[in-house]
Amino acid sequence: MADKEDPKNGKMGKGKSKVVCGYPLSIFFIVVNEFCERFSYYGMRAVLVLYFKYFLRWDDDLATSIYHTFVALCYLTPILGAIVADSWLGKFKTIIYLSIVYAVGQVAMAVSAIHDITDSDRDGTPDSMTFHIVLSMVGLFLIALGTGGIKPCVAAFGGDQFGEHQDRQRRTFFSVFYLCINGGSLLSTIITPVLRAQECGIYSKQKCYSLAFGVPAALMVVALVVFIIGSGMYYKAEPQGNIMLDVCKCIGVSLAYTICINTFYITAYQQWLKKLLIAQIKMVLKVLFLYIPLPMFWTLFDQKGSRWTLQATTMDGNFGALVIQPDQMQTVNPILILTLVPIMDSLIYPLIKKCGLNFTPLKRMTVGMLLAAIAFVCAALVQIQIDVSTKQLLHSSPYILSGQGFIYFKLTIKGKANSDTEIVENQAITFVGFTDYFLVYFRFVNGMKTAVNVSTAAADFGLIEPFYYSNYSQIKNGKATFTLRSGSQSCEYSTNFGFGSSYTFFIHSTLVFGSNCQDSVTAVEDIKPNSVHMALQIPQYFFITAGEVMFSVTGLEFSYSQAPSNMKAVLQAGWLFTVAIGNFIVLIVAELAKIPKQWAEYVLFASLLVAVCVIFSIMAYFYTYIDPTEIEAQFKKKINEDDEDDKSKPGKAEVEMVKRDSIKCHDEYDKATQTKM
Ligand SMILES: C[C@H](N)C(=O)N1CCC[C@H]1C(=O)O
Repeated sequence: MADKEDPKNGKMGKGKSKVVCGYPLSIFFIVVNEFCERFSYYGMRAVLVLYFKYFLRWDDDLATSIYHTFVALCYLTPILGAIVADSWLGKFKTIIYLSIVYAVGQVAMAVSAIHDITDSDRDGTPDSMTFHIVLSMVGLFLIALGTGGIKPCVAAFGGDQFGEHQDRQRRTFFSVFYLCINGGSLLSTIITPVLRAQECGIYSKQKCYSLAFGVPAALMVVALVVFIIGSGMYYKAEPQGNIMLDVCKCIGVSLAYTICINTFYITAYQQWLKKLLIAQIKMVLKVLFLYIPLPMFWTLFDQKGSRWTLQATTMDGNFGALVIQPDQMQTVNPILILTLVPIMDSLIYPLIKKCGLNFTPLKRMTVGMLLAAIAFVCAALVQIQIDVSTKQLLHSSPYILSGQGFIYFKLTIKGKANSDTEIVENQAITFVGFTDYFLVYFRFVNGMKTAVNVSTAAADFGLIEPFYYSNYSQIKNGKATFTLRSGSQSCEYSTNFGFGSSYTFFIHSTLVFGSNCQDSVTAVEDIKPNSVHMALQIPQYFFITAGEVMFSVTGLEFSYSQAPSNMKAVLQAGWLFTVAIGNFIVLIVAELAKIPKQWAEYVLFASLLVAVCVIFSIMAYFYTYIDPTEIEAQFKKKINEDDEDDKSKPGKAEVEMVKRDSIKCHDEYDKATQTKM
C-alpha cells in the first residue's frame, strides 16, 4: 500500500487512515483495542490465584505454580501468533481469529466459576470439582493462546501504521500503547477484586468469581468489536510467505554455500535476494542473542502477582477511609506506570540528553534491571519486619488465664488468624490459607455457673456450657458488638478486631446481666493483628515500576526498531518470550532452592538479577545499533538494478540448476561433516 502525505507536517503516513496531528487515526482503534484486551487479561489474572485457592481449593504452592505456568504460556504463544501472522494470515486476520479464541476462553472461565452448576446438594460448595477444574483449565489454555497469539501482532501492527519518516511518532505510539496497557490493567485490577468480593449464586450465595471473570470476558468482546470497526483504515502489510521456513532453509543453504561455494551458480539477482534474507536473519539473531539474560527481569517482576500478594495478606491494609485488599496492592504498579511514563518521556530522558549523556536503549534497560533488584531488597526488608512481628506474638501469648484462676489454657499458635485456620483438640491453630482477608477469629470461655448464649446482630454463635469454651468462629474485622444472654437477661460487649487477629474472651463469674458487661469480659489476644502496614510495600512497587518503564517500554520499541520489516512480529514474540522464560525461572528457582525464609528468597532473586545485569551490560556494550529500513533499502536498490537487467534474471533452467546444485552441495556438506565426526 502506498504511503500517504500527511497534510500537517508533510511527512508520510501509511494506509487509508486520516492523519490527525501527525498520527494516523487508525492507531486510535489499536490502542483502544489494547486497553480493552489488557483489562480483560489483567482483570482475570488479578483474581486467579484466589480462585485457585478458595474456589478450586488448591494449596498455596499449587496455586502459585499453576499461576506462573499460565503466565508463562501466555508469553510463549506469541511465537505461534507471530509465525501465523508474518507467514500466513497477516497480522490483521490473526488478531481477529485469535481474539475470538480468547473471548471463548474468558467465557469458559466465567462459567467454570459458577458453583451452582454442580452444587446439587445446594450447600454452597461445588460437588464435582473435576468439572470446574477441567473447564477452567480449558479456558486458561484458550486465553493463553489468544492473548499470547495476538500480543506481538497488535504491537507490530500499530508500528506498521507509521511511515518511514515517522520515527518520533512511532516512539510516542509505543509509550501511549504502554499507557493503555496499564490503564486497562489498573482499572481491571481495581474492579475485579471488588466484583469477586460480592456474593452471588442461584441456590446459595458465594464469592462472585463468575462475575469477576465475566466482566473481562465482555471487555474482550468489546476489544474485538473496536478492532473490527477500524478495519477500513488500517495499513495491512501482506504476509511474506513462510518466514520461518525461509529462515531455516536459508541457514541450511548458507552453511552449504559457505562450504562449497564453487559448486553454486547463482544469478546476481538471486544473490542479492539471498544476501538480503541473510542480513535480515543476522539482525534478528543479534537481537535474540542479546535477549538471553533478560528473562531474569521478568522472574522478579511477575512475583508481584504471587509472592508479593501473599506477603500483603500478612500486612495491615487499613488506609483510613480505605481498606485495601491484598490483591488490590498490585494496582500500585499501573498507577505508577501512568505517572512515570510521561515523567520519563518528557522530563527525565530529555534532561539526561541535555546533560550530554547518551542514554541509549540498552543502557536504559540495564538501569531498569538494577532498579528491579533494589525492589527485591526492599521486599526482603519488609519481610524481615513481618517475621519479627510474628515471632514476637508467638512468644508473647502461649498461655491464657481466665482471670479468675480456674481455667488454664495452653495455646499453640502456628499461623495468622486471617488464615483458613484449622482448630484441633489441643487448641492449636494451623495455617491453611486465608479465606477472606477481612475475617478474624474469636471464641468465648464461660466462667459462669450458668450457660451463656453469644450472638451479634448478624449471627448466633450458640450456647456455651458453664466452665466451658466455644469453638472458634469467624467475624469481619473492625468493631463488633456481642450480646451475652442467659435466659431472658442479657448485656452487650463491644470490641475491635484488627486484621489477622484472633481473640479469646473470658466471661467472668461475677458478670451481672442487665448492666453493662464491658468490665466483666477479659479479651486475650491469641494472635495479634497484622502490625506491618501495607504502605511499606510502596517502595518495592516504586522501584520495580521505575525499572519496568526503563526496561519494558524501551525493550518494546527496541524490538520493533531493530527488526527487519518481514520479522517485526517475530521479534516482538522473541521479546515476549523472555517474559515466559522469566515465569518458568520463578517455578524452577522457588522449587529447587526451597528456601525456608521468604526474605532470603527475595535476596537470592535480587542477587541473581544483579549478576545477570552485569552480563547483559557487557553484551550490550558490543551491540551495534542498526537501521533495518536503510539496510533493506540498499539491498532492494541493488535487487531492482539487477532485476532491470534481464540477462541476470534467473531463467527456469537456471533456477533448476541452483536447486540441483544446492542438493548436491548439501550432499557434499553431509559427507564432509560425517567424515569429520
Ligand atoms: C502491567 C505491566 N505494567 C505491563 O505493562 N506489562 C507486563 C508484561 C509486559 C507488559 C504488558 O504488555 O502487559
